[in-house]
Amino acid sequence: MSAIGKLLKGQWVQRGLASANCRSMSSRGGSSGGLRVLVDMDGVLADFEGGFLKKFQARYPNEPCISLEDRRGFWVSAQYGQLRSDLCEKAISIWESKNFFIELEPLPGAVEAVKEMSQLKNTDVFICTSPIKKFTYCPYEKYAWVEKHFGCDFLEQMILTRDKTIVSADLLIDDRPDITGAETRPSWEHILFTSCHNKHLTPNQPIRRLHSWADDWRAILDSKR
Ligand SMILES: Cc1cn([C@H]2C[C@H](O)[C@@H](COP(=O)(O)O)O2)c(=O)[nH]c1=O
Ligand SMILES: [Mg+2]
Repeated sequence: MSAIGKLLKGQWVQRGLASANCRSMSSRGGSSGGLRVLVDMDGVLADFEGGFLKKFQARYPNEPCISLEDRRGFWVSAQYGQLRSDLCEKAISIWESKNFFIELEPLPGAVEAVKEMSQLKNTDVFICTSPIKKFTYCPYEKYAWVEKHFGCDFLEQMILTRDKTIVSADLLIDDRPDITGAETRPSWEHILFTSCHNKHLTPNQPIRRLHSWADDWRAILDSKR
């Protein structure tokens, strides 16, 4: 059976019922015409690195792993592949598995900060996230994660794209240091969200950082108004 067939027969029908209360008209949506902020999901709202390590150790208890302290570089798969070539595929198998994305814990203060941000006057907040190409679970679970932690109205604010450069905004808060794509001059200023994999990095270009959600994200927004 095709992947779409399985989805229609299985998880979408079953889980769709759980989201029945999300079918009605949303009170969100539209635009204030004010400051537009894109907030990344993995590594900014959801603890991808912590969730990955926990599940990798559980599934492969006899394999070596990389502590969060020793993480370097955005791609987990690349660093595991350098450790031993077959570990690259094993790493990928973790986030391709059912329930990986939905079970990620929110990063400290993330949900509270983004809820507060979205209540600010003249401020439009969108969650902008790149799904993996193996689409069986990831896109569905990203929506389910936002519904779980922010409520169904916030689903209006979701942008799933593998190219964030073509999305227009004032700010993009993202833990990936190199964000490239079809648009060579994106409209947003990239604010680098500090993560275990990028904290040692000195980027070639000057870039502002948000060190955590306890950091002064309000000042960064105000600097763009
Ligand atoms: C570390 C790592 C991540 N990915 C995937 C997982 C996510 O779907 C995206 C990252 O999305 P973001 O919007 O840039 O946060 O990339 C991967 O495929 N391989 C990796 O090593
Ligand atoms: Mg990210």
